[in-house]
Amino acid sequence: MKARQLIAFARPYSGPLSILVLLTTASSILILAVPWLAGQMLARIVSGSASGQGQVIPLLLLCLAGVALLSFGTAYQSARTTAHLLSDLRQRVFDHVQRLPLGFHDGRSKGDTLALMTFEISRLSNFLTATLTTIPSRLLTTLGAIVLMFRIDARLALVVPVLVPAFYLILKIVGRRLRALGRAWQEAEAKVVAVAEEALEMLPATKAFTRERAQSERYQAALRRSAGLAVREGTIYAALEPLIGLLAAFAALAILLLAGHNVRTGQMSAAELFSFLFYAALLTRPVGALAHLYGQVQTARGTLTRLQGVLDIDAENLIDRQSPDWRARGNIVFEDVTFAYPGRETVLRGVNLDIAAGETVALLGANGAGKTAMINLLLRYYMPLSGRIFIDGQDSAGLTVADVRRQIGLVPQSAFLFNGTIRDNIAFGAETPTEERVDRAARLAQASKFIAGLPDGMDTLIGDRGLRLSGGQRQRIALARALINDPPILLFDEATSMFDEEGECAFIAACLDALKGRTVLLVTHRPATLALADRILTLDDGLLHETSRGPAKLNQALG
Ligand SMILES: Nc1ncnc2c1ncn2[C@@H]1O[C@H](COP(=O)(O)OP(=O)(O)OP(=O)(O)O)[C@@H](O)[C@H]1O
Repeated sequence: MKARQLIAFARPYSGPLSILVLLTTASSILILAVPWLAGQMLARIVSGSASGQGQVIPLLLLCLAGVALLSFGTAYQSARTTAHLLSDLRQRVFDHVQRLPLGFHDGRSKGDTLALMTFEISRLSNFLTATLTTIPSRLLTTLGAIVLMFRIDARLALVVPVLVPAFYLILKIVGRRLRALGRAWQEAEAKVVAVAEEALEMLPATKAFTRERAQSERYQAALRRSAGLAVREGTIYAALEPLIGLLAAFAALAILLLAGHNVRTGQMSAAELFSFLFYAALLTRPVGALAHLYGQVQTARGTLTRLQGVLDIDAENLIDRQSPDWRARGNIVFEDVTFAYPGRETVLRGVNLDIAAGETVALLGANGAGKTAMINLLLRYYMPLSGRIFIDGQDSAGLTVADVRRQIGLVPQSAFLFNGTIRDNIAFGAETPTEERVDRAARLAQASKFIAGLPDGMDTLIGDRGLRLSGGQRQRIALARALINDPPILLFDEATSMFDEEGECAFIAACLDALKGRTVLLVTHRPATLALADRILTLDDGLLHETSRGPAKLNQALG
C-alpha cells in the first residue's frame, strides 16, 4: 500500500478518523465483556444465586446498552466523516482535473475521468472510514477473544490456532478472486458511464442518423458486462456467507464434542462452555473482515494509483504574475515556433509571425494545416516544442496562463454554452460580471435585439449547450462572452462557419465595432470574413506565407 499517499489523503481528517477508531475500540471492549458476563449470569442462574444475578444482570444490560450506543455513534461518525471526506476529496480532484492542460483531457476518455471523480473516490473514502478505522477494533476483538478462550480452557482453546488460520485462508483465497472481479467490475462501470456520456453528447447525430438502436446496443453491451461481473461477484459473496456459517458451525460442533467431555468430568462448567462458544462465534466476524482486508487494500491501492497519477500531473498556474490591471496593447509575435500534438507529426515547422497591436489578420489553410494549433498555442493550451511566442514583447512562457488568457477573447467554432440563462452565459466570461458589463457586451456583439425578442429577454433559458438558440444566435452570445472582459486580443476560430453568406455579413457588420482597437486573429475560409482583415496569411505545410496585404475590403465584400 502506498501508505504515505493514503496518510496524506487522510491527514486533514485525523480528528474524526481517530474518534472513529476510539468508538469502535470501545465497542470491541464492551463486546468482549458480554460473553463473560453472560457466562457469569448463566453460572449464577444454574447455581441459583439470586444475589449474584442482581449484580451481573445490570452490568450485562449496561454493556449491551453501551454496545448499542457506541454502534449508533460509530455509524453516525462514519457517515459524517465519509460525507465530508468524500465531498472534500471530490472537490479537490475536480479543481485539479479542470486545471489540467487540455492535452491531458484529449488523450483520455471522459468516462474514465468521471468514474474516477465519482464512484472510485467514493470507494476510497469508504475504505478510509469504514475499513481502515475498524482494523484496531477487529484486531482487539480477535486477540481478546483468543486470550479469553485460553483463560477459560487452554487445551480447548488450542482449536483456535487450527481453525482460525483455516478460516483465514479460505477467505483469503476467495478474497483474491473477489479482488480481480472487483477491479474488472470497476472498469466495466467506468465503461458504462463513458458510453452513456458519449451517447448523450452524440444525441443530435444519433437522431439525425436514427442510430438509437445501435447506441442502445452499445450501452446494453457495456451494461451486460458490468451486470455479468456483478452477478459473479454476488455469487461468490452468496457462497461465502453460508460457507463461513458452516465453518463456524463445524467449529462450534467440534468445541461441543471436545468440551462435552470436560463438562461431564467437571473440568469445565456449562457457563464456561457457553462463554467459550460465544467467544468462538465472536471470532468469525473480525477474522472474516481481516481476510477481506487484503482485497480491499488492493482495490484502494488501484484507485489511489489512478488518483495519484492524475494529481501528480502539473495543473495550470492560474495565479496572476502580472498585476490584475495589466492590459496588453496586443502585439503578438511567433518566433520560429515548432509544434506537434503529443504523439503526432509536426504541424508547425518554424512559424514566424508579427501582428501589430490593433491589426486584424486572417489565417487561412487547408483542413488540418494547424490553424487551430496556432490559436491553442496563443492561449497556452499547449506549449511549442521550440521557438517562442511573445505578447507585447513578453515571452508568453514567462507569464502564467491566467495572465495570458485574460488578454484574449476567444470566439470558438462551437460556442460552448451551458444550460442557463443568456445573462449567465455571457457573464461566464468575466470574474466580476455586472449587469452593465453584460448588457454592453451583448450590445457590442449586436445580440441585444434578438435577446429582447426572446420570451424572457436576458433571463431566457437556452437549453443544454444553447440548443434552444439558432447557430448564429449562439455565436453572438459567444462573441458577447468573449467581449465582456474587453480583451485587447480577439481570436475567431472558424466562428462564422455555420452562417450563410447573409448571416455572415450581418455578423461581421456586428463585429466591426467590437473589433475596433483590438488585435484580431481570424481563422476562416469565408470571403466576407477575409474582407475584415488588414493582412491575409496562409498556413501551408507547417509554414506561414503572406498572401495579401491591404486595407479591409468589407464594403467590397458586402457589395
Ligand atoms: N488535440 C489533438 N491531439 C492530437 N492531434 C490533433 C489534435 N487536434 C488536432 N490534431 C491534429 O493536428 C493537425 C492540425 O490540426 P488543427 O486543428 O490545428 O488544424 P486546422 O488547420 O485548424 O484544421 P481545420 O481547418 O480542419 O479546423 C491535424 O492533423 C489534426 O489531426
